[in-house]
Amino acid sequence: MEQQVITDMLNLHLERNNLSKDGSRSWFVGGSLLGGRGLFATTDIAVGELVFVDAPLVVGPRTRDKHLPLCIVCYKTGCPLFPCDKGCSLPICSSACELSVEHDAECSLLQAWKPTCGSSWSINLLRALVPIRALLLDEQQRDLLYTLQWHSGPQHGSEIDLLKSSIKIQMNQIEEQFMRRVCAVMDTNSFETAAIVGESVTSLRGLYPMGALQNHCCTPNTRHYYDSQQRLYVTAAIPIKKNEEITMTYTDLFWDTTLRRRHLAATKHFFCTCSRCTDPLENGSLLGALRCARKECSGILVAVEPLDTSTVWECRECGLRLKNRQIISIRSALGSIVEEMIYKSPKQMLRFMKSELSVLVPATNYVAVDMKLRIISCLGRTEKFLWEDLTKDELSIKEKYCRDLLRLIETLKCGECKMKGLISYELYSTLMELNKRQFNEETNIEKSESQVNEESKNLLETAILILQNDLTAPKDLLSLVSGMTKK
Ligand SMILES: C[S@@+](CC[C@H](N)C(=O)[O-])C[C@H]1O[C@@H](n2cnc3c(N)ncnc32)[C@H](O)[C@@H]1O
Repeated sequence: MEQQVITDMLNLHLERNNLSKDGSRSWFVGGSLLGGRGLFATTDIAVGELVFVDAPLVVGPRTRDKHLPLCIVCYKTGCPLFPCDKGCSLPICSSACELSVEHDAECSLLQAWKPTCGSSWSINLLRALVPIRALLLDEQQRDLLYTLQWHSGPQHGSEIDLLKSSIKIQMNQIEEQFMRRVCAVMDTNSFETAAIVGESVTSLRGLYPMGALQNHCCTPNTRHYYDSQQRLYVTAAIPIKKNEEITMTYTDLFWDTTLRRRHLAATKHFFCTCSRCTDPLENGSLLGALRCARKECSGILVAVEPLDTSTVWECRECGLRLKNRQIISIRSALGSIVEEMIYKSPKQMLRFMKSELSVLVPATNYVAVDMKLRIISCLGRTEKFLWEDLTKDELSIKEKYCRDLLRLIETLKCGECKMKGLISYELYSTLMELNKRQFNEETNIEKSESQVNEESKNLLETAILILQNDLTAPKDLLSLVSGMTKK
């Protein structure tokens, strides 16, 4: 019964946003073995097929400092911002934004509360803008919001305390309670969405009612992207069978089990028990594996009972056992070393990878994987490390790391996920650069060219299939796609 009610509400929401598909939808809401309700497939869904499109019920700035400040109308960042002249104390970049219709209602609402920040704009009001915007939802939209899951806890709703401390006229209790509920619903369900502003992308948070019904799996069967109006597109990353649950990931595919489960418990209030989390070898990826503490042993340590947060760890070769608190210390020391490295130049990161990290952890470990990803994204794409600046060795390293990570995606069985599209494109670009240089040197041209071309063609095809509509994809890939479609 409850599932029918929420299905009807979702259909209404999609209709209001012109997103209903004449009754031929490929999802239904059902009870999930994972937790609460979930979305399920009405039919077999092939890889790459669109599962649903959703529009945000409410969208706005994220709350962390690193994502702020921004103009609350056009979402421009890194430009001069001034407080809205009409007295709402939100940051604005131009008169056009200040006078825009979209800003009217929230501006009036805030003016009535009399912000106390004087002649500057207020970071506290900016942080609370999403729950403030939710006050403008109509009854039907509020009903839908109230059906979405939320968790209580002191970490949810601090935006409202900050908002209250920044206004003279206090809001009424019903408004406050509703906004606190919005904060909790956002923390459980919101997506990191994006606005394209000129050449750059601003990260925002959005509440997508359909997306909010998707449960988490550490090897999800979908990937998603957004269009310029922040609509969410969910497509199949691996084949989904009729009646199978449609899942997504709330964490990072390349994190190890300990990290993923800790993050999910802290932010989404559950301990994941999926097959990847249950397997000490994580589908054979060995992302969490550590080197054996015995000097003379070349084995690796893995968790004996990965679902038990106080599990002992055991060396697969010599049987040495370490207590969980010893593992916590090793991981925390590793964390500090890596934290320092991520602010260094790609050259320093590379040196660290080769000389230090390889001694500390096995090559499969999540820390090594994270460093590889950082190095890949710097080489060829950052100042002083553009393609033409790279040495042949650096290009070869980038090629190797891309291949390692594509193999990891295969091992994890993550299918045609976004990460596969991104790394395929990086490998394609690296091979093109290597090939260009080889061509200039005029050695072994014929053989290597034909080999590289076949592989490059496949990599580019994969990247395009996965990323062609994704506004956050590398700009050079999107220009390539738009060039192809114009021809
Ligand atoms: C975005 S909601 C997903 C839909 C939710 N199950 C519902 O009934 O509305 C996220 C919440 O669902 C639950 N959940 C999602 N994935 C889960 C999983 N793999 N295992 C256990 N609980 C999960 C958790 O309570 C989580 O905070």
